[in-house]
Amino acid sequence: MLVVAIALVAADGRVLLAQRPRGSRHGGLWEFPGGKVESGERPEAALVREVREELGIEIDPRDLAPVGFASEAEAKRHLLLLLYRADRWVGEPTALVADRLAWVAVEAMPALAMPPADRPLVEALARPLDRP
Ligand SMILES: Nc1nc2c([nH]c(=O)n2[C@@H]2O[C@H](COP(=O)(O)OP(=O)(O)OP(=O)(O)O)[C@@H](O)[C@H]2O)c(=O)[nH]1
Repeated sequence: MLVVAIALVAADGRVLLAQRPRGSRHGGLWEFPGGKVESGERPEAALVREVREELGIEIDPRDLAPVGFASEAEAKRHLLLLLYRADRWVGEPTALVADRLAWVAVEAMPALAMPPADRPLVEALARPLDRP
């Protein structure tokens, strides 16, 4: 299963996380907005579609930069999760699907309940910020 996700980075460095609806798989956990890539779909096009559906914002695919990926064995399938980042978008993110949205400092993410695949991605996201 190929999943794409986005770290929307605000001017103050905080990143948008979405809380998965309770009752769904991983319900209540905080994750990067995104979703499954459909058959024959370009990953970047899937991400543009997902943020439109889930957040009501528009992103230019040229503003997507790769951060890293996670490869995680799940019970019945294997998850390959590609994380991109973007500093520019059009519109105000709205919780159209998620229970809640929150702008979170990367340093605060390790304390949040997130899916296991997200842990290495949070580290990858923090890495460039560590540099002086
Ligand atoms: N968008 C997103 N999905 C993630 C992240 N981490 C992670 O493990 N996932 C998993 O990747 C899949 C995302 O696909 P989706 O959001 O379209 O899944 P879904 O609601 O249809 O649920 P389903 O997998 O039970 O069909 C989910 O299984 C989700 O738990 C993340 O940071 N962002």
